Amino acid sequence: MTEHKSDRILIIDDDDEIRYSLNRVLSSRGYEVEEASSGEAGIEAAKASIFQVIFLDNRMEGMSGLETLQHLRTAASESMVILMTAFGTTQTAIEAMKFGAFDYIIKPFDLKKVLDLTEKALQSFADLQKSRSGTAPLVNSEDYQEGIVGSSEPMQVVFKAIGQVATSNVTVMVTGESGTGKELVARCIHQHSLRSSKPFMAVNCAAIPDNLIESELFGHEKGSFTGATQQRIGKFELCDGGSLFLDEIGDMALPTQTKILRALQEGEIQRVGGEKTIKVDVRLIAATNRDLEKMVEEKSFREDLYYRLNVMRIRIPSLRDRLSDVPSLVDFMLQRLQKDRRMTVKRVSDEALRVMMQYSWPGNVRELENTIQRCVVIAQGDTVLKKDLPQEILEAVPDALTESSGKEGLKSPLQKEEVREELIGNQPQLSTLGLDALWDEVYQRMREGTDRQLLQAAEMEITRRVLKETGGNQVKASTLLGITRATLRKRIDSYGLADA
Ligand SMILES: Nc1ncnc2c1ncn2[C@@H]1O[C@H](COP(=O)(O)OP(=O)(O)OP(=O)(O)O)[C@@H](O)[C@H]1O
Repeated sequence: MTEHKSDRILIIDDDDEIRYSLNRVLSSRGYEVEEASSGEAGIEAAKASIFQVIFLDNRMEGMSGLETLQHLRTAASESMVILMTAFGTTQTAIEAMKFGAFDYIIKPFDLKKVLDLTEKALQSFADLQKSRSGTAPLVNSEDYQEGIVGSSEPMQVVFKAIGQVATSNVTVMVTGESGTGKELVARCIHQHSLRSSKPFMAVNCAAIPDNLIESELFGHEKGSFTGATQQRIGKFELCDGGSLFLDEIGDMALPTQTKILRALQEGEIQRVGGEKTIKVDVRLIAATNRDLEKMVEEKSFREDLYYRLNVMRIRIPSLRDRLSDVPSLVDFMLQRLQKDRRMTVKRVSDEALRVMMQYSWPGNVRELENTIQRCVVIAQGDTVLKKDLPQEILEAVPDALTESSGKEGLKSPLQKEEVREELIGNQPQLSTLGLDALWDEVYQRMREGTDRQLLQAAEMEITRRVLKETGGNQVKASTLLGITRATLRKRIDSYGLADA
């Protein structure tokens, strides 16, 4: 066992058990460990003596971990702080890195990870001592609503990188397949930067014809080319002090690349047809899903611009490489849709989610977003079922079309309730129509393994009875069924109930 006599570690956590167990593990490796049971006590301890590494709990009574972290950045600016969080939220990851944490670790701990991370932190501490060059900037904490979802490991790496680059001015290259969230990440970098009060603008270089892109970026003087009837201010000028996101930068023609390079190197531009040199201070965030290295080799992308843009690179993983993020993305999208418009769909059935987690999502998060939007329109009741998923997804996932799905959502009492809700809309008035008994009967038969068309048969029967009961009044019938009139009309058409 290696001895670490001179290495001192502080554990700040209000949970006695966590402190105890961490202390045991670390002490057994020869580290000198001290404990503090609150943020305040931790700050005092850190002021009193030097700790190379500080384990800091994020959620504590009184002063929170992030608050404590900010104080520690002045009280113990050299210590490597490892934030301990209950689960990896985007916010915590970004904020922790932004406030200068060394890293963070998600509870429950993997002990090997704790020890590896401690070693890494100690190494960084030693390196930093050798070349001390100032501390991370202090920025006031704000409760950001990131809008970026992902608790998978690859996304945590992305969030950390955002936190690391945000407050500097370096150019960032964001790479990833189409629809992975490159623009979202660029926005997030801007929001967390010191430029956040200034504009963020996005230009999709692939969507603008070559002859117009320069005017879009740098502006033009009146009369500089046919059609230039007015002077125009370009994005670089409009964005002065802020961040400019250049999407699909690989699609930019070589002459424009040269001008971008000048804007980056000299901080100045010229409007098309203009003589005057205009000073601009713009942070560039570029994105591409093309192989820029290959383009540099083929001389279709300037090598000097490539190096200038590629100071920091953030690679966003494809959705198929982080399928564990699908449930939280779906949940996030449903919540957002619910906020945006009145919508009855609240969840996706387990079986539908299982299919979604086996699909390869070639269009990444954008495709998932479109799928959810489409499903909520199609779904009846408050749950998106497997049958509501687009055919191409069902066909692409092995076994998704087999009839095991006949009992979709019927395996536990809770799911039974969901089916009941879907069928009779949780409308108390319906019980007066004797539909409870009908529903029980259907449920029983489905449990016995009769195929899923029964669900539709029951739906048809319920709709037919309600229409009969209301004398064909669609307003009353849809209210009773707890569905919209459009859904009712769809049912009437598909079940041929017009004369019911
Ligand atoms: N992690 C995420 N959490 C929530 N929404 C996301 C996430 N990633 C992407 N999205 C959503 O998916 C859509 C596509 O994202 P975005 O436009 O940022 O992708 P992109 O990589 O820039 O695409 P393209 O390369 O086609 O321009 C957007 O509506 C965005 O809000």
